[in-house]
Amino acid sequence: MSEIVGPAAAALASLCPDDVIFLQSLPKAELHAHLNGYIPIKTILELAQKYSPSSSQTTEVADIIEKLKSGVVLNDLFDFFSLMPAIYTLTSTLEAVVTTTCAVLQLFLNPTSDATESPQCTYLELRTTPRTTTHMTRERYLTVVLDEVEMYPATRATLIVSVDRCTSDSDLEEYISLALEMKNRGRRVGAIDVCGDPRGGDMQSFTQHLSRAKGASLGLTVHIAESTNNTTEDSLAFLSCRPDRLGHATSLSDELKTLFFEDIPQPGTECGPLSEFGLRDPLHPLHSKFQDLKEGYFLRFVSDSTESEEAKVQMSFRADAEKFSERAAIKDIEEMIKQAESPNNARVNGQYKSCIEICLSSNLLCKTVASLDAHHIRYYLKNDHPIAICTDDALLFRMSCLREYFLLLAQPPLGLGLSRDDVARIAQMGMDAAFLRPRD
Ligand SMILES: CNc1ncnc2c1ncn2[C@@H]1O[C@H](COP(=O)(O)O)[C@@H](O)[C@H]1O
Repeated sequence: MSEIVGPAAAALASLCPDDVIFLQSLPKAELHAHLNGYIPIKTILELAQKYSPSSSQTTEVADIIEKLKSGVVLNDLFDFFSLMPAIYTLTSTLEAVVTTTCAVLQLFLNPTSDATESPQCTYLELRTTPRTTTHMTRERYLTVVLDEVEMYPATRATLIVSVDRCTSDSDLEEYISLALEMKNRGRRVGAIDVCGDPRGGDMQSFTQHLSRAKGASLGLTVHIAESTNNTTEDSLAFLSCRPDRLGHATSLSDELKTLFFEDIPQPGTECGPLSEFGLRDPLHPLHSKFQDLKEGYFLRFVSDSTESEEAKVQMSFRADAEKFSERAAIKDIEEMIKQAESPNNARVNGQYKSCIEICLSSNLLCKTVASLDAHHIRYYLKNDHPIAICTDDALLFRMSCLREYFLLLAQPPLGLGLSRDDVARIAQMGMDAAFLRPRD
């Protein structure tokens, strides 16, 4: 296995050999792995040697390969996306797709060649976007990837079809039709994923297509709130489709977590209308959202007012501003709840427990989370919400399933300091959240 770097290296150094043996022995599921983010560097170098580039692409590809060899340092999540085009340049033929898929599957599912380490994981859900190039159609791409996946038994590997957030309406329709067609032909397609740069696309327009996929019994997982660039509307659009799993959910607001995942009394039921629902109470789960909105409306009321500066400090003016801002804030929250509670939306009997795909190292290295201590995994553990520990893009983050588990067991600040029982329970949650895996 490659040299161990990043947060897991320090975590490993703090563990005893017995801990490592314990972690190795746990059945683990890898549910969030992007094919082209996982190609072993050795395979990339082999592809680069065979590659006969046009001169305009040579420098770019050579630069990226240098970065990959020496270990990429990302300033933020968006640095990550700039690396993908070079990788795609190297994997634009069917032959390269077969080579890379085979290498990635082996990396996860085979024991190391010297047999010193057991397979990284028991079960893998590999995800990829069927690409069309001058050498292949999307259907050919998907077929050859599935051929490789299906070399392993169904208890070990499944494919997820990823679609990028920037995909056009007609392409999205094509991806979903293709995935369904393959599934109906008995091919091992488990689900649809939505991924890509969080700044791109309009997810409202995706919902009808995603609901079609779900309605036709494909699983659904989405990269949701991966960065602070994702808005509440963006997350609500996804949540309205009731994804089975949520990728990252890094910046999912406390309000949405409360609305979707926690048991709170419904407006208009036990507690009466929302205005008397206790939003002024600091203990109310939506209190801080209410306060923020109110403050914003108050400032806007004051700055928009044509009254003189003298009048603006009068009690009667302040009282009007207060009343206006409170009403406006309540209206916004009512709207939020209405969306969350619409028949099309996610709550099931007051609870929606969609498994969260947690990518600890990816979040730390892409700097979407400041530290393990601040990681949202703590919220989900505290609330007994299902999670799966995943790796995301190991080529860049130099991670493996096992290394992510080091971070669970190591003591703070190097890790989360969880007990062995908790770590075993988390590993089982991952296995339970698989889309297609038949029971052994
Ligand atoms: C850092 N975390 C991430 N967040 C969001 N989208 C990601 C991603 N890592 C990869 N992708 C997205 O997955 C697709 C790659 O599929 P392949 O394997 O090329 O088939 C691309 O759309 C890429 O942007």
